[in-house]
Amino acid sequence: MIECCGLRAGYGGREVLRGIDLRIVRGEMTGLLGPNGSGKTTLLHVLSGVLKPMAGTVRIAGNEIGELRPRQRAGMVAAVPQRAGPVPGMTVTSLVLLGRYPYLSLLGAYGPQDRAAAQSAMDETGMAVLADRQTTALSGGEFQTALLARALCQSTDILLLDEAAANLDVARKAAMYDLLREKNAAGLTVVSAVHDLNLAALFCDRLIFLKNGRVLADGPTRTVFTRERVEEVYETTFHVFAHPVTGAPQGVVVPGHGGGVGAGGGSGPGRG
Ligand SMILES: Nc1ncnc2c1ncn2[C@@H]1O[C@H](COP(=O)(O)OP(=O)(O)OP(=O)(O)O)[C@@H](O)[C@H]1O
Repeated sequence: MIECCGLRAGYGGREVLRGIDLRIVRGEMTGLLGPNGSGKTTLLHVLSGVLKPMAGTVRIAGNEIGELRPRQRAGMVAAVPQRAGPVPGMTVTSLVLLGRYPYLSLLGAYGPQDRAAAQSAMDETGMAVLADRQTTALSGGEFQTALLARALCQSTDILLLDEAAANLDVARKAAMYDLLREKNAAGLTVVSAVHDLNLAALFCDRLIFLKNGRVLADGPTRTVFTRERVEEVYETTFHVFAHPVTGAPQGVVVPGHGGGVGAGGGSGPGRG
């Protein structure tokens, strides 16, 4: 479904991703983890077609990503970005309807099917009560949820999320991931960049740890989430234990052993 081979990508000639080989099969729910600056967003940008690789290949459902037209790509991959601003004059409904872009006719008018998809996405995400609210008048968490509704409204087989739950309270985070799991069980392939290790371990079957623009570990959650591994990734001391209800690995940092702010696995010059 998603295949990267020898993927190198970056900005202005500076390489951030330094040779990524990945294969994500249909229906997987994958957490993308790693320190600040390790390349998670950059990888998602490449997978959504926003950023062109410097080298290597990226295939989506067997198609070389660079050969897909933007509308074709948008019909296959939806993304919830880490950074997006509310647009003045745009209601939640009009934001969510933007997800229908790949299906619009040349006239660009929304039809009943588009409106039904938007309504369904707003219902599922709990945004229906805010349907007529201006996006500029939403809280941070509400706006993030509206972006998820837009992505679901896009009706794609692949969903990429970049810290989509970062502004949500703990209960809404779990609710968002419950919904993603439901969608995943129905066939949606989900790749979610997330800083919350424990959230990722609770909801994702597979974890990919990036560090310095490379894959440091990749595998089933219960296999790769070990104390040694997370300490290596984040360069700080962890206590790892089993979730008392689900048995999923969970980790908490042990205070006083950090590497200092800005000392993560970034891919800046001189690192890696
Ligand atoms: N538009 C850009 N132009 C130049 N450099 C960039 C740009 N966006 C990101 N970078 C750099 O690329 C590197 C990887 O950034 P990226 O956003 O992919 O990391 P990340 O793992 O998503 O980080 P975070 O966890 O902080 O969101 C960083 O060194 C960052 O400074």
